[in-house]
Amino acid sequence: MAGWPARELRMFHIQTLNQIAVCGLERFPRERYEVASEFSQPDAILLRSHRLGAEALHPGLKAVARAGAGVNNITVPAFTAAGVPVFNTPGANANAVKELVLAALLLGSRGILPGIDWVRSLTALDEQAMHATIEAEKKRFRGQELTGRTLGVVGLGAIGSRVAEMALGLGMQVIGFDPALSVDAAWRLPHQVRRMESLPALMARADYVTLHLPLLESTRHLLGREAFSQARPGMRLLNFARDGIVDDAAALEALRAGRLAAYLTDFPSPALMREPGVVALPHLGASTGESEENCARMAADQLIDFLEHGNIVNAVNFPTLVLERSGGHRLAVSNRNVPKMLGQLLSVLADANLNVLDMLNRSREDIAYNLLDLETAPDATVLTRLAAIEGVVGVRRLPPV
Ligand SMILES: NC(=O)C1=CN([C@@H]2O[C@H](COP(=O)(O)OP(=O)(O)OC[C@H]3O[C@@H](n4cnc5c(N)ncnc54)[C@H](O)[C@@H]3O)[C@@H](O)[C@H]2O)C=CC1
Ligand SMILES: O=C(O)CCC(=O)C(=O)O
Repeated sequence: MAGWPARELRMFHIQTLNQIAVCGLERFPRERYEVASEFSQPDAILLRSHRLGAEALHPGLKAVARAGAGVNNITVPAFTAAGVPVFNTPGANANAVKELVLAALLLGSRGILPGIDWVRSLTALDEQAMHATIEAEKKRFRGQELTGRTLGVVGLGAIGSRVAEMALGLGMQVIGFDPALSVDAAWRLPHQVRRMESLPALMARADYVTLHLPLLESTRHLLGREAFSQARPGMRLLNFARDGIVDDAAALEALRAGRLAAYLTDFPSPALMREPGVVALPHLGASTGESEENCARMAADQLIDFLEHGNIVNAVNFPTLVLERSGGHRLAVSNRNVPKMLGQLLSVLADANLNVLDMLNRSREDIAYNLLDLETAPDATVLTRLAAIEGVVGVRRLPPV
């Protein structure tokens, strides 16, 4: 590591902002990483549902990783503008959510919760009286079966596709709506799932609707008055995606009008939590040991690969880019996605007589990212000249291999 500036050889500091499963934290080799919740200027931040905004930015921050799927707790555009990738762990908690959706389908179909409450209230009865009362009264808790009913899945990504597969296994008909379905997600989808061309088409056909899409500005209140007016009377709605996707006021109206028979949600709100027909859980979708461990491991591995090699997999704001290390000295440069950037970068390297052994450049929306493997080490002047190019938002010299 001769010639490598001491400042850049120091340990990487990883700041955790939520409780992260230990098996994930143990992925960071102790000789190169320190992990703690107290760093003020970390190299990377690892979090779950903690709200993270631009105040976390500082010149040394290189990455943010969400051990989970949703990133609506993070002000992603602020990090993008500063050249900081925000990673998530798609699929790592999908099975946990799928299993809770199964529970919600059953809770929304059978008199399980009111039945349990009622049985608990029968304290004054002896065994014979209890038996007689139960047999006389159980009709109050009669439900319906899932087999043969239609489940509408909104969002057919990692969770939606698993939920669809599970519902098919229960003998349900499955229809789905996803206007931005990726090719990979389409491959994962069971062929029996009928794709709907619009949300109204899905609402009009489904007995149960389950939401598995991100909260974005475009999906805020997607399930509002208009969507409920298109629903089959007596529909059951499951929201294990995010608060904000469902307009709670509209859901309340739909419940009271009988259009919605039940609303099962992972996101309680004061307006809805005591309403008959509402089953609200405290954001338990991903709360299993297995899921927390999967997410923590995946987030840690992605951070390590980025911090040590500059590779990007599963960033929500940067392109995917992986370049095998072929020895040499690696630079990672992020820039605004505008013309003539690559030429300017290469020209600085050429002026410094630096031979490029290998390189890769990818862009995504407003940002572009480059990995450049050089035959000899770039010095601090080269880094300064690259950083000074108009449009460059980040320059990093990576640790040697
Ligand atoms: N309750 C919980 O604890 C958890 C909740 N989640 C939530 O579930 C969401 C989905 O998670 P994954 O399936 O892992 O993500 P994913 O990225 O694999 O799938 C999301 C799908 O939603 C689709 N989509 C985007 N906009 C849409 C729209 N307007 N209408 C229909 N579909 C649309 C996308 O094209 C994508 O296929 C997360 O964003 C998160 O908010 C995820 C994990 C745990
Ligand atoms: O970390 C958690 O428990 C929340 C999981 C979640 O909501 C997500 O992954 O989007």
